[in-house]
Parts: sequence; structure tokens; C-alpha cells
Amino acid sequence: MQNLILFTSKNRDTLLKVRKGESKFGEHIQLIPKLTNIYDDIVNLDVDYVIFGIKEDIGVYANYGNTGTYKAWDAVIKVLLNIQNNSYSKAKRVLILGHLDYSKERELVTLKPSKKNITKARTFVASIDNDVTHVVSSIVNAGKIPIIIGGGHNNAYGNIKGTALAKNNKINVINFDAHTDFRPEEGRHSGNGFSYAFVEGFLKNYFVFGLHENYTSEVLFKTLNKLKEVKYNTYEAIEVRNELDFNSELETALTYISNKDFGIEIDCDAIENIPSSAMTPSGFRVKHARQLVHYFGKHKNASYLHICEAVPTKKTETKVGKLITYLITDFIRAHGN
Ligand SMILES: N=CN[C@@H](CCC(=O)O)C(=O)O
Repeated sequence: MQNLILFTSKNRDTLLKVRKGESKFGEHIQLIPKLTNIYDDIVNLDVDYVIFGIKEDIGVYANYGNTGTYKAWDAVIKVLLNIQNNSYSKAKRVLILGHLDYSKERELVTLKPSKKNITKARTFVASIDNDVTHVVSSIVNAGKIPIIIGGGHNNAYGNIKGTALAKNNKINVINFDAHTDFRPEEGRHSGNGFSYAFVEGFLKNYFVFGLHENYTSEVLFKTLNKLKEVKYNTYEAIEVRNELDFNSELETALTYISNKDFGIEIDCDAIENIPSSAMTPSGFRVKHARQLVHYFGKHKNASYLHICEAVPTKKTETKVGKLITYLITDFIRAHGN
């Protein structure tokens, strides 16, 4: 697994800000000292959650989007390690695995998105898919729950495939997102992770929560309406026209996906004013995202959490790191109880 960089005790100690009389999350997490193969390294560890990052934005570039999603992991890990460890946190149940690294390959995203470069990027996304599938399936096979941070939403494909392979069954997904990411299979990118997972038979029931009506084409709406496995609601129906109630929609979506193992996908572009690849001035509040993660996370069939598409800058990295950390800890608290 050449792209997997382990998170070491040295990394932790560099980021940890210890305070006398306090106990920080990072002081209690578990780490793997040496990588042999992920499954063997973690199967006997007494942890429930395995957190890893994906430092890539090649999938976003391959979808002609705004790059920078590779920066989310670094923003999150510095915040996560330094939250308080108390009776609400479960740091001992958490293994920080490390991150998938594509620093060399992502030189491509600095180039003009010519047809040739886009084709190259789409081909490379398929190899990122293989890495993500391998890491996720190893974690799920070992009986743990992956929490995947970052990268573009292309990584939903590897999360779904990896979980489905480990469970030996198709899985369902709830996607909190302004977009369906159900674009045509034209080569892999951040806009078609779910359509590829669906046509390849890894995804069964798919619920998109809070789609933006301005960013979904008529052709795509027609495709979605024809598929009995796909259901959605729109942000406008819930928050603008008040035709649907947020809490009732949570219930509708859970009923639709919870009959088998399911993944929770959170695209930060669904949340208002959060720096992301498709940042929006109009979207759900952070509170809504946290409530949704709590609501789905507490179900026994919740099999993974993926938070993606955030694009932190130097100025916004603490805000993004804190947001994603809140979502991670909401999930862990909900699922553990
Ligand atoms: N993962 C994001 N997918 C969106 C991107 C939209 C955008 O970049 O503006 C999509 O393909 O529609």
C-alpha cells in the first residue's frame, strides 16, 4: 500500500498541545507502529473506529471543479487531537491510521484542464479508487468502522465498493449534498462516484438529502425519477418553501436506507458558507449537518462516515478543522450509545 502514510507517535507529539490538568483526545488515541497489512495490523486492536484522510483533489480537477480538497486532512487532525478527552469522548476507541498521499500525482491539477489532462486525471482517479477500496474493505473486514476525511466526492465510490466487498452485499447510502454526483460514467471524477457504484452493483438504495434545484439538470432529474432505488429531497423544498420538514425527512430517509448496512456521506458544500469545492452562500446550517450525522450515526447499520469536499485555506483551516471534528465526534458519540 505505497500511498498510505501511517500517522506516527512523532506526528502526534508535534501536533498535540498538552495542558496541565487537562487530558486531550490525542493523548488517548491508538496508532499502528508499523504497517504490514492493514487487516492484520488492526483486527486484534481494541478499537471501534479507524480514521484516515485522503489528501487528493484530482477527482475534483477531473470534474472541472475548484481544487484544494487535499488540504482537509491536515486541517482536521490538528484540531481533533487537541479537543478535550472527557466522559463524552471515546478517544481510546479510535485508531488514527494515517492518510493516502498523492502529492506527486497532484502536480497534474496545476495544469490547464485540457482534454488530455482531464483524461489523464480521470484515469488516475480510478487508481485512487483502488486504494480507497482496499483501505475501507480492510477496515470493515476487521470489524471496525472507517471514518474517512477529505478528498473529493469521487472517494464515495471506494467507500461504497470497499464496504460492499467486505460485507459481501450491496449497501445503501445517505448523501447530505447539494449535488447528486450521479453524472454519467464518462471516466471517474468527483461528480459520478454514486452512479459508478450503482451501475457496478455496489450501491442499492441511494438517498440524496438536500439537493439544490439550481445545480441539478433536467436530464439528471429525469434519470433519478426513473430509478426506484434513488430517492431525494431538495434544499428548497425543506428550507425555502417549507413543503417538507427537516426532521420528518430524516425519518423518511432512514426508513429508506436502514434495512441493510449503509454509509453516511457528508459533502461540505451542503453547508452554508463552508469553504468547499462548490461553496454556497445558501445551504443548511452546521447544526443541521450535526443533527443528521447524529441521527443516522446512532443506527446499528451505519457502516462508515465520509466527510469530503472541504477546501480549507490558511485563514479558514481552523474553522474547517473544527467543523469536521464536530461531525466526527457526533458520529462516535451517537454510534457508541
Ligand atoms: N462533488 C461535486 N460534484 C458537483 C460539482 C459541482 C461544481 O463543481 O460546481 C457536480 O458534479 O455537480
